[in-house]
Amino acid sequence: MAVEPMSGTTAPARRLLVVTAVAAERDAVAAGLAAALPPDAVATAPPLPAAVVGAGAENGQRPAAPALRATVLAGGVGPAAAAAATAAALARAQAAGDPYDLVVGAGIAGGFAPAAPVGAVAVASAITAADLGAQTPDGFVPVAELGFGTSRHLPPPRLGRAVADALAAAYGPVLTVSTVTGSAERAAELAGRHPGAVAEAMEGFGVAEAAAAAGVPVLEIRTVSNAVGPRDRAAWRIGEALAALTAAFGGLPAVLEGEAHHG
Ligand SMILES: O=C(O)c1cccc(C(=O)CC[C@H]2O[C@@H](n3cnc4c(=O)[nH]cnc43)[C@H](O)[C@@H]2O)c1
Repeated sequence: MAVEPMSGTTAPARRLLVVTAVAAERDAVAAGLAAALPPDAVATAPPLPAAVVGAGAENGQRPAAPALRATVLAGGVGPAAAAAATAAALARAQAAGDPYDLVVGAGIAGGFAPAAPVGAVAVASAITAADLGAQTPDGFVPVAELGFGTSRHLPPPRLGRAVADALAAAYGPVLTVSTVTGSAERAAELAGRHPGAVAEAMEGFGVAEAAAAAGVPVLEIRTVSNAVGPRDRAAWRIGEALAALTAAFGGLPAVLEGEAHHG
């Protein structure tokens, strides 16, 4: 696998950190990776039974990317928890002399219509903090325009596009919010402010901030459990989104390996 690091050069990536919010997402991601990688190539935090994480090769499937090792971490809900968990995991691995070279934020999400319906996969072309800033009489001003830091991280474009293409995913900005959208008006406001946005979730920007601080490239891969819009808990399809997450991560190692051959 090769990724385009922030310097613009190409480097081999062999160690993958996937950060989800909750255990159900972590387990769905780990199941997908385990189906595509050799036994012992996938670890989870906190640990899962080996029977779950090592399932793929025992089922007779051919390992797609034997050089790749992945850790899947449930870091908590929201950008602050995600940033803290990601930073700690990156620092631990660095201190152990076995650093990660690609971070992926992952989980379920709200999808913007019509690009990302329920069950769809969304891959971020940009990871955007959509509610980090100031509300002024003239409207919302992002933190970057206020002169503080950034409100957007850009995944390596070639790798992000390749992952999106291989997973038949919607490709566009994925928004990070601290408050879940619950009205058509708010959905329209976000869509207007972020043209091409495909999904909304609560952790991506935190994961990306930690990855950027460590100098590690980042992707965000989401599967859609609900539409961004009026609050309707009955319409959530969490099981469908988790199944899609497993399928997406089952396909990811082959994409990363394919990129290596082009790197
Ligand atoms: O109570 C509600 O109306 C409600 C609506 C959507 C999501 C929530 C959550 O508490 C889920 C948080 C969890 O799931 C991700 N997620 C899933 N769908 C969305 C969404 O539409 N907007 C933002 N986040 C979403 C999120 O990343 C969290 O990990 C409650």
